[in-house]
Amino acid sequence: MPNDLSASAPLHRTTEPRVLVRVSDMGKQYRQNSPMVFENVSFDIHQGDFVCLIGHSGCGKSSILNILAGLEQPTTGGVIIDGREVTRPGLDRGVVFQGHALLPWMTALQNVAFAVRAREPAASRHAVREKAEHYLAMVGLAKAMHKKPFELSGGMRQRVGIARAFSTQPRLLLMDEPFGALDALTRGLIQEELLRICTETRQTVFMITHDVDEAILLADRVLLMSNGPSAKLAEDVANPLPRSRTRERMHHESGFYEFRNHLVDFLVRRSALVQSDPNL
Ligand SMILES: Nc1ncnc2c1ncn2[C@@H]1O[C@H](COP(=O)(O)OP(=O)(O)OP(=O)(O)O)[C@@H](O)[C@H]1O
Repeated sequence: MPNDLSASAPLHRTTEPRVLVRVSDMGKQYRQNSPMVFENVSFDIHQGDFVCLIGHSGCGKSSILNILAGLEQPTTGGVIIDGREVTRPGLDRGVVFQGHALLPWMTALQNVAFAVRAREPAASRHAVREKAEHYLAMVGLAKAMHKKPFELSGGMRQRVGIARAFSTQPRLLLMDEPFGALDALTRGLIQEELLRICTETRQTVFMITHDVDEAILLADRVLLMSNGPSAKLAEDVANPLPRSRTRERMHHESGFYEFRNHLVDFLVRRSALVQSDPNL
C-alpha cells in the first residue's frame, strides 16, 4: 500500500499537475501552556485533486480546514494557495459545513444568487439568476429552487449548500463532514453527484470525513492523522481505484479491500501508535 509523504501526486497520472495548495509545517495551539493540537503538518494539493482527511475526534481536522478557509490562524507554519498566503477568508475558497448554514428567510435560489452576487457584484440580475439556476440544476434541485430551507429535506438543504459553494467557482472547495447528518441513502446519492460534478468541473476539494467508504469513493488521496494531542499527518495514501468508481461497483475493483483494510487498520490500531513509533 502506498505510504509516501513526499510524493503526493495520485496514481494514474502521466504528467505532474500544478500544486494549488501548499501546507507547510503547520501546527496549532489554542492556548498558551496547552499542548499543540497538531504539529508539523505538511502536504500539497494539486489542481483537480479530491483529498480527504481522516482521523479520530479531536486530532484537529476541523482546525486544519478552518485554517485553510482563513477562519483560524496557524500557530506555526502556514498555507499558500495559488501563490498567496492565506490570512483571511476569501471567495477563492468555498466552504460547506455539516450544518447547511443557509439563510432561512431566502429561497434556495436566493441563497445561491446571494453568493453569486458576492462573487460578481457587477453582473446583471439576469446573469446572476441564470448562474444560480444553473448550479441548483446541477445538484438536482431545478424544481425546488423557490422553496425556503424549512420546506426542504436535510439532503436537499445540503445540496443547496453545495450548489452555493460551487456557484462562486472557488479554486478550492472545503468540506467539513458535509454529509454527516444525512441518512445513508441520501448520503450515497449526493456523494456520487458530488464526484460527477467534481470530475466534470475539475474542482479541487479538501474534505473531512469519518467514513472510510466515503473517502474511498470520493478521494484521489487520503490523508491520515494520528491521534491528538500533538497529532501528526501520519500517512498520505493514493487511492488505487480509478476515478470512474461508483458505490455499486467499487467493491469489485481490484485493490478495494486492501485499500479499505489499510485505512481501517490505521484508525483502529496505527493511529494510536504513531506517537511512539512513526514507522508503524
Ligand atoms: N476555537 C477553539 N478554541 C479552543 N480550543 C479549540 C478550538 N477549536 C478546537 N479546539 C480544540 O482543538 C482540538 C481539536 O479540535 P478539532 O475540532 O479541530 O478536531 P477534529 O479532529 O475536527 O474533531 P471532530 O472529529 O470531533 O470534529 C479539540 O481538543 C478542541 O477542543
